[in-house]
Amino acid sequence: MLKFWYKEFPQYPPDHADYWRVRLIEHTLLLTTVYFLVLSLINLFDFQDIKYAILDASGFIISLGIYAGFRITGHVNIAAWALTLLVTALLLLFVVSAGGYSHSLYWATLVPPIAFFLLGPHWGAVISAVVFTVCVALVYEQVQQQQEVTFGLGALYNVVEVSIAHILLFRFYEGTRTLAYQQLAAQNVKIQNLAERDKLTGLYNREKLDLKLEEMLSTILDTERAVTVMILDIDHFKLVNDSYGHLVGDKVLTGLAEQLRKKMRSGDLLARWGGEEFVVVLSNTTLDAGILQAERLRAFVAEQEIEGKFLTISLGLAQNQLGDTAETLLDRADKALYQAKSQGRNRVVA
Ligand SMILES: Nc1nc2c(ncn2[C@@H]2O[C@H](COP(=O)(O)OP(=O)(O)OP(=O)(O)O)[C@@H](O)[C@H]2O)c(=O)[nH]1
Repeated sequence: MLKFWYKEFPQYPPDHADYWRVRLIEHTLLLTTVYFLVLSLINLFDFQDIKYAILDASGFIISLGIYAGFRITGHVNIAAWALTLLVTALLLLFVVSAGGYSHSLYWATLVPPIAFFLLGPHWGAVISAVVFTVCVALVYEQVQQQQEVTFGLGALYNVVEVSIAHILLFRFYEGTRTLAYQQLAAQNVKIQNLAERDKLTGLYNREKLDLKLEEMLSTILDTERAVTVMILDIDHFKLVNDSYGHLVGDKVLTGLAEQLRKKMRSGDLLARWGGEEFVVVLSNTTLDAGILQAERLRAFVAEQEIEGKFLTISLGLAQNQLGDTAETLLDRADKALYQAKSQGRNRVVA
């Protein structure tokens, strides 16, 4: 039943500005429809009050009408206005005809949440101010009349019914707010990943690597703390693409990225620098220690079967010097890589 009531509108996908307002309209309409029906039955059978029973029955019918119209047209603004005006008009009618007695004024407190949630801060404030002005006028009249007030069962019903409506409204509103926030947070993570991760391997991309390396270098004020970068490049990778196709080439790149990830220490950075080139930033590592690690990595990769193939890699290393930027450091490592390639590949040059 609830699933049927909450219709998904393709024109309002989850990232649409009105997605949650649509939910709010459907929810409030469900609330008003059920409420007006129940109230008209209570007034008819419990209080035998035809006048209020008819008032609530018309609220029930109009709520259903707005809901049907909204389902067919999907027009958010019209539905939000129609619903707010319906609730406001009927509540005012009830409060005024009850003269503000028997805690009927309590019903007016339902107007602000509905008007603010559905119409926003401007119209929410205007409509609430109108309704509360009427309430103040009614109380003023009561004060003038100085009548003795007696409370019947109706007063109790008024307080209980309004309290339940408030809990249901705010419970739903807080639920949508939390969901909307979670949705936004998930989208932010997605966007951040798109901005800083390589799509194929999931490793940091070149831009993120530059930023991180720059950050790392800027915190090193003397050369005591060493940072060594290595650029590694798959040997004859073009042959893989040419012989087995680009898709297999992609799988090899992903497979190699996976193997490299396994070998990283915490604090090291791993990024895809370009086509078949990867960069590893070794924090707190001198060039000599870096060469040892690079040799281990080279031997390790040569032993791995990736997509049914054995590959070799060439590595170029450089250690930071005073005044280095990410660009100058990577440039020295790249030159070393070039030498490793020209000296026959499958080797480490620093
Ligand atoms: N499958 C795949 N191939 C890529 C990607 N990016 C770059 N390449 C390929 O990587 C290959 C790089 O070729 P080269 O620069 O000649 O290098 P190489 O064949 O590895 O030779 P050396 O580096 O000199 O040993 C080219 O065939 C590119 O098309 C990618 O994302 N996926």
